[in-house]
Amino acid sequence: MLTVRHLNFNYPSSRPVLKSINLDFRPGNIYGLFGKNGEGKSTLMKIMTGLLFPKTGDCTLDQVSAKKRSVLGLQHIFLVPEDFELPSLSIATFEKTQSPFYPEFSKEQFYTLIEEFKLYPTEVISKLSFGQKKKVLIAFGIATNTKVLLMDEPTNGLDIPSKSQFRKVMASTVDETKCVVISTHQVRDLHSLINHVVILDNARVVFDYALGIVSERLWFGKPSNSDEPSILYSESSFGGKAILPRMGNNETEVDLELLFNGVLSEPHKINTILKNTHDETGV
Ligand SMILES: Nc1ncnc2c1ncn2[C@@H]1O[C@H](COP(=O)(O)OP(=O)(O)OP(=O)(O)O)[C@@H](O)[C@H]1O
Repeated sequence: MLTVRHLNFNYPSSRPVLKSINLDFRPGNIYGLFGKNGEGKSTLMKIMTGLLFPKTGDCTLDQVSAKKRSVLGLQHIFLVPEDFELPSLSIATFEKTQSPFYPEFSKEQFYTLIEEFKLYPTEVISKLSFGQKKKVLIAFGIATNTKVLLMDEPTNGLDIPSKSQFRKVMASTVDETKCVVISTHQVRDLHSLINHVVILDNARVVFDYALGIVSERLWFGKPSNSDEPSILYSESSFGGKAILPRMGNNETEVDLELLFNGVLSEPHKINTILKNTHDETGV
């Protein structure tokens, strides 16, 4: 569906931000896009939506290049950016003026979400708080029903009840025809939603696996003394928790924070274990 091939990018007179990026985003999945500050997550999302142009390589959605910025491509992808400016219009006028661009837009879904987020169609967007504006944009993004929905730090600015509301709403929106890519540092907020992890580091993709493969092949927990030799990564700040090859052990829940730190610290060790499964299963 959404494909990134041989993508290289840098801002004018800056170091390379993205190097040789190859990724495939498939329908029916919610991808978590992770990386330290400044690793290029927002930049990648902007390239996917044609807001920035790669130096070389391309991003295509169902064979339509993002570089073309054609209606044919853009009407099927929506980005909820981290920072945004919204016009000084009422929520209802915003919906009326923006929605015709998206052929699958559901008015009913939009207003149901607006109500769930405790907002009113007559409210003027510029007078809302940052978190409330974000809710308008999230509701609009979901209601576009585009094939690809990109969200950059969607839970930033949301209060605690709204974060769980967001998880609930997202879980019920994704179906087999759509894919969602969420870039976030708030791993705990979105842990239960994500089913595939992509990690960027030093301008490259250093990890790209479905969580199903991760939990099949890796074990997360407190190791016993006899486990010591096989530890792939451990951290005292996680109460001595470690990542080990799963072997015959029971399946454990993937600790995304530990996985992220483990991949940045021991990318080769962790990828080698996962790559073997990948090759064996042909996934
Ligand atoms: N308009 C710009 N001009 C020049 N450099 C930029 C511009 N926008 C971003 N950068 C640089 O590009 C790099 C990647 O930025 P980007 O915002 O994509 O990172 P990020 O992974 O989304 O970061 P964060 O997690 O902090 O949001 C950073 O080094 C940043 O300083």
